[in-house]
Amino acid sequence: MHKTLELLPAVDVRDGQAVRLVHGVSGSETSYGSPLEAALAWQRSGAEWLHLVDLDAAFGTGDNRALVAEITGAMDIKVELSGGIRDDASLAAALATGCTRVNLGTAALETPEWAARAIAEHGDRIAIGLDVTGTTLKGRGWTSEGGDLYETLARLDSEGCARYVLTDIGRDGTLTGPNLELLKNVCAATDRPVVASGGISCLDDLRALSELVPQGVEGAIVGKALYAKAFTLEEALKVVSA
Ligand SMILES: O=C(O)c1ccccc1NCC(=O)[C@H](O)[C@H](O)COP(=O)(O)O
Repeated sequence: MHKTLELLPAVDVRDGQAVRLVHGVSGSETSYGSPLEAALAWQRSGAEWLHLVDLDAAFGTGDNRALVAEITGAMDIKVELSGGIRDDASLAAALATGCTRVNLGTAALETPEWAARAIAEHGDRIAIGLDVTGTTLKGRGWTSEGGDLYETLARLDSEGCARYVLTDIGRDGTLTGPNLELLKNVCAATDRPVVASGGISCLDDLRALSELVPQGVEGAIVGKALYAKAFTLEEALKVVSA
């Protein structure tokens, strides 16, 4: 069957509010009100996935764990949870929300044995977030350096990682378009599906990403473009299903 690009509208939560950051920098946020309302709006618009990020947990400035669990519980669609999932307790709490999968980021860089165990135990419910500047990985809410992208990818492949979520930090929240070259290079380096994140600005970006589906791009996370009303989710879903 012809595969189409999956769309994951994003709800990033900071201090109980839906926000978008620029380059993932703490303090650069624009607020968009209730995250539950935002998530329900994406669901009503036909989303099949929600990408839900606890930014406080990612930055180590607290957490929105109860709210994230409430939002996940209120969804009839698939939910991908991200942000600050770094140990047994945070992983158990995230999985217990009933989400479809979780993204591990920092943990895959700083505690690789723990991340490998999580992959072995939970398989497809674990994705690894590869957040990069150039080809250098970043952890801890994108503030610490975490090694070379391609070396880490090879290690995670060998550990059985099911999928990657790839973010070019330089594009994130900037509406400057996804980094297609980076996506192509990563897809060439792994046979696992890759979800593109960061920078999507227009429907043509989604058309360009759809062309990379045969190479391994499985989905696209869309944040700022939806909040800035560059296009509607309905329009986006129509483009990717064409
Ligand atoms: O996902 C994380 O864990 C994370 C940690 C620290 C800063 C940002 C983080 N995620 C941001 C996102 O997932 C965005 O929602 C996504 O990249 C959408 O970007 P854009 O379409 O450019 O707004």
